[in-house]
Amino acid sequence: MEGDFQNKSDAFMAWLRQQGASISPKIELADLRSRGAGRGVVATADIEADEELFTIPRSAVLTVENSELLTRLRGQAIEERTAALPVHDLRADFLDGLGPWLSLILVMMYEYLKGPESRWWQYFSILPSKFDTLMFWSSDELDELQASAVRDKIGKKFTEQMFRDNIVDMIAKHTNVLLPTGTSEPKAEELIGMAHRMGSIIMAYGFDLEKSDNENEKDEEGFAEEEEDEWLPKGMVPLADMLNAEPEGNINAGAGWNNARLFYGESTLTMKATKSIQAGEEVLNDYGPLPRSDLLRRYGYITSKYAQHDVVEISQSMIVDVVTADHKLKKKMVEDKLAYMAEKEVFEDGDENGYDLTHPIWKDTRSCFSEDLLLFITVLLLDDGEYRQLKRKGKLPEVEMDLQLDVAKILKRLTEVRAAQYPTTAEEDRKLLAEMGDDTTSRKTMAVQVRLGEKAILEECRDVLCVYIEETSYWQAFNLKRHGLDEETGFDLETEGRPLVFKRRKL
Ligand SMILES: C[S@@+](CC[C@H](N)C(=O)[O-])C[C@H]1O[C@@H](n2cnc3c(N)ncnc32)[C@H](O)[C@@H]1O
Repeated sequence: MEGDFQNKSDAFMAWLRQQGASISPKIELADLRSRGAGRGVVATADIEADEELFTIPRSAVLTVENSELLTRLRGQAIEERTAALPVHDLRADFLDGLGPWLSLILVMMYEYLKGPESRWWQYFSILPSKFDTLMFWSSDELDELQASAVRDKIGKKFTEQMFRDNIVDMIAKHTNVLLPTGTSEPKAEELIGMAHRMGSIIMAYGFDLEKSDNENEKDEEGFAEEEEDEWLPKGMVPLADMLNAEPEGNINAGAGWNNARLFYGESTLTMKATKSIQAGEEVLNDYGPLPRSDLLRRYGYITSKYAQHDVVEISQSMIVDVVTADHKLKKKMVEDKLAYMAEKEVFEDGDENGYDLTHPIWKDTRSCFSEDLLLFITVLLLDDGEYRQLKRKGKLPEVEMDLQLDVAKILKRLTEVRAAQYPTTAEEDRKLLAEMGDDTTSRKTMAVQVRLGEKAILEECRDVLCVYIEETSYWQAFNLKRHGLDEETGFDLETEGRPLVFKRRKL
């Protein structure tokens, strides 16, 4: 078993060199299973920042463009034309109809079914067939995530239906082209299983294949203008995908922990060190600033370094319920405001929308809440007259830099209502984790860490809001008194007339 693991790594590295890759003698593909990290790339000698670690020709990348399947589809279109059959452009169905993710899944299934005949066979032998990503968790295991919004993002049923409607259906119609010659057609369920495997591999190992760094258009600040990731062609880049990852640091967390990045050349892709790396250190990529819930969903692992990027989602319907109850809003007015906000593209109409709360940065209350969330609450809180006036002018209210007191109170209430959706408290989870020890790869431990991360954000947001509400209320009352205004109404005490200094909504 042990030898098998190493033999596969060695055969893969030898195969990659045959494909024209050049690999620095200062790195090796290492066995990191003892720390639950599978294979990984480790430095065998000191490496300087900007040093090239390996270069892979674009032709060795497993993509739709490089696949034999695309050549077969081209041939198919020609055959149909010469046989004077009605021209059915299967290639167009395949490329445009399926999109980058499904078309690569189909190509990988084709190459996999070719077995040792496939150019990428040695590569497949080191790619996983078992996953810890949420798609493969049982419902009991998923229950440990409690009220985390990530559960709604797994989409197992939806994905399965998509595989059925596209991949299985297409293979059934065009078996002779879409399966390698001589393959007996697998059953639908086998095809679905295979599609899940390839889809999961792409999600955790695939790259969005950007154009060469020189070709990428630059915006005014000199950053490359990225195409929508969803529509970038996807590809499997051997060895680049053997790098494990840690995130960059942030203002709270300090320096980053990754040290390498893939650069896109015209005919090659090059992994370079972004920092100096010492002999024995792991070479780590950056999968992006993902919250641990998403890391678990896409990659099936988490590390505490990602905690800085955790989020907790508050749904629009929860916000509407809380504001309606606290401010006794009329249903009709709420519906009118929601329709107006959808029209003004404050949010996308249709799907249930949610807003992410994040860790406060340096205890700054405002830093936990997005401008979209604050605007949403501000519009709901507008009194009828103010709202009608803005609507008539086709405008939206300004979201002020300082949180409005009434918005802060709603936010505090939301943190409480959201926390109550989790059946255990943060304190109970902390105790549980201490009892469970540090097997960081157990699904239950990972789930408890994810849900605790979300509860910790709710606690922190609530704490900064409490302080903010107390201080702001004090200063508002103080200022009102100083100007001789009634604390409750903001009206001039002497004249009982219009407010002199503050135009206040009732808090
Ligand atoms: C792109 S692959 C990296 C190669 C992988 N370790 C392997 O053996 O095939 C991504 C997968 O590696 C694992 N991984 C990545 N970074 C990790 C880390 N910092 N700690 C533990 N596992 C990690 C996760 O299982 C993830 O889905």
